[in-house]
Amino acid sequence: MKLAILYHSKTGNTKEVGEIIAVGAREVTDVEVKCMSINDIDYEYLNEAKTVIFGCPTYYADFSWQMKKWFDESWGCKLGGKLGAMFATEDYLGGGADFTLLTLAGHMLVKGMLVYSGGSAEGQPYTHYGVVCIKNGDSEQRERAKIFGKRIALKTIELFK
Ligand SMILES: Cc1cc2nc3c(=O)[nH]c(=O)nc-3n(C[C@H](O)[C@H](O)[C@H](O)COP(=O)(O)O)c2cc1C
Repeated sequence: MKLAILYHSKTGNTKEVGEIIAVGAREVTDVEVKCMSINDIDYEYLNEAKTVIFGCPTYYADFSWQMKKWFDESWGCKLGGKLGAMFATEDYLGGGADFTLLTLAGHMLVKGMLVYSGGSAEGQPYTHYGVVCIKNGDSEQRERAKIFGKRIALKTIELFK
């Protein structure tokens, strides 16, 4: 079962966090994972994926314009009915990453995705709207990102197998 991670990253933090999420997701048997920049997407893989996890940096307490542009232009991409989850990076605590996650969620809902974060339902560590890392994350944030990847992969199996 295919899981895609799609990120926008200019200076590498969000890419790195996406790759950590991928490590966690790959721990789940029967889940194949591809982590891709929005500038280099394997669209065949993306269309076949059951799950897409989106990630981007926080720009002025919102999601990056590059990610917005991708959503605005992604008409040919089949996102409806797929499971979706989000992650974001920011430079400092309170920099607006929660808003980045919620804006991402809004766009995913418009595309008809089933948006899931694990929230507090999966216990500790809590991932209320998704994963947030300050830059590329300290060890605790990176561990949370890995666990998040595994949880989303397990949910993929639960929903689609
Ligand atoms: C135009 C711009 C606006 C930014 N605005 C914020 C912000 O509002 N809050 C914040 O915490 N970080 C802000 N940042 C920092 C980035 O969110 C942060 O460095 C992020 O991890 C960069 O991701 P990347 O390395 O994947 O490109 C901004 C960076 C840029 C370039």
